[in-house]
Amino acid sequence: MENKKVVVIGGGIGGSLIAKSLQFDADVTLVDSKEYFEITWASLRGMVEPSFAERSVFRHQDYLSNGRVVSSAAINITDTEVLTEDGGLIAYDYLVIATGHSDDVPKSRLERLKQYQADNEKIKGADSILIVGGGPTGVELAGEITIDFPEKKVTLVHSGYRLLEFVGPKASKKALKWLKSKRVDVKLGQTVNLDTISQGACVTSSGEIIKADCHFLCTGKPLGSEWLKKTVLKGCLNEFGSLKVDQYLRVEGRKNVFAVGDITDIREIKQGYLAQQHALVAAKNLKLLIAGKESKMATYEPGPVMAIVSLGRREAVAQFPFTTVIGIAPGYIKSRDLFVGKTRRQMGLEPPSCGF
Ligand SMILES: Cc1cc2nc3c(=O)[nH]c(=O)nc-3n(C[C@H](O)[C@H](O)[C@H](O)COP(=O)(O)OP(=O)(O)OC[C@H]3O[C@@H](n4cnc5c(N)ncnc54)[C@H](O)[C@@H]3O)c2cc1C
Repeated sequence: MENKKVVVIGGGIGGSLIAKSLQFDADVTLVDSKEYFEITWASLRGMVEPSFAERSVFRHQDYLSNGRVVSSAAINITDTEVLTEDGGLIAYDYLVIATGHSDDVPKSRLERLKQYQADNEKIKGADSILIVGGGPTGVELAGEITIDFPEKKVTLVHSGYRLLEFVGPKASKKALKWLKSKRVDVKLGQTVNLDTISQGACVTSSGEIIKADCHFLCTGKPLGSEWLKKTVLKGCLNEFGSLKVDQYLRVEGRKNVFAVGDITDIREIKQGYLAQQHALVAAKNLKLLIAGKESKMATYEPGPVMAIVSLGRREAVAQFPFTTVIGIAPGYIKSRDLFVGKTRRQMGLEPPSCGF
C-alpha cells in the first residue's frame, strides 16, 4: 500500500520535529522558506561567538534522510494541495501548519552564518551599543554582549514599564537588577525614534539622547499567518491571526489538518519547548490517524508557565511553577550550551548522552 502524503509547512522548532518524527511512517514533505533549521534560542550567542552558530544552524536534509525538502514559501493551500512561491504544487493527505513567527532571514545556511559574522563585527567595532526591546531577545542579547565585551557601553530601551513581560514581575525585577549590576543602562517606558539615529546617537520618546555606534532591534516578530488569510483556512484564524485548534491539535473543523507551535491559539506563553511538545502529540496523532485509530488520539493540555532567560554564559533568570530564581543554578541548566546538544540529539544529529 502507498504511504500517506504528509506535508508540513514551516521548518522551525515544531514543524521540523514533526517531519523528522514521521519520516519513516509516511511520505513526508517539509516546506520551509529557508533550507535550514535554526535553534532560535542559540541565536544571540551566535552574535557574540559566530562559530557557535555552526552547530545551531543545520540543513533540513541533515535530519530528514527519508523525507523531501522544498525550500520555498507556501503561498496558498486547497483542500488537497499546497502551492509554493516557486510554482510547485504538492499534494497531501494530511497537512501540518507550523509557520510560527515570520523572520526575515537568508534562505541559505551559508548566508545565515555570514550574517552572524557581520553582527559580530558590528559589535566588536562599536564602543556603544543600543538594544531596542526588553523582551527575552533584548535581555539575552544585552547579557551576551555585556559578559563577552564588558568594555562596551550597552543601553537597552524598552517601551514597557518592566522587562520580560511574558513572565511574572519577580523575574523582571531580578533581570533588571542583574543588568544594572553589569552597568547596562536600562531605560523603561520609552521608545526610540529610529529615524533619529545618525552620527552615533539617537533620541528617545522622552527626548533623551543616547550615544550608540550601532543598534539591534529586538522588538518581536509578526505571526507567520498573513499568507493563510487568502486560503481555505482563513475562517480558522482568530482575531490575532492564530489558528484555532482542538485538543488533538487539529485545526478547528478539519479532520486532516493539524497546527503546532506559536501559530496556534493555545492559551500559553509561546515557547519552543512547548512547540516541541505539540509536535510530539501531533506526530503521534497523525500516526494513529494513518493507522485508522482515530479514537486513540492523544490530547494536549497546557501546563504552568516555565521560562529560563539566559544572562550571558553562566547565569540565567528562571520562572518555575512555584519559584523564580536567578544566578548560576538556572544558568547551569541553560546558559552554557543553550540546549544545543539536547536539541541536536532530539533531531538525531548527536549520540544520546546525559549532559545538556
Ligand atoms: C531569540 C529567541 C530566543 C528564544 N528563546 C527561547 C527559549 O529559551 N526557550 C524556548 O522554549 N523558546 C524560546 N524562544 C521561542 C521559540 O523560538 C519559539 O516559541 C519557537 O521557535 C516556535 O516554534 P514554531 O515551530 O512554532 O515556529 P518557528 O520556530 O518560528 O518556525 C516557523 C518556520 O516557518 C517558516 N515559515 C514561515 N512562513 C512560511 C511559509 N509561508 N511557508 C513556508 N515556511 C514558512 C519559517 O521559515 C520558520 O522556519 C525564543 C525565540 C527567539 C526568537
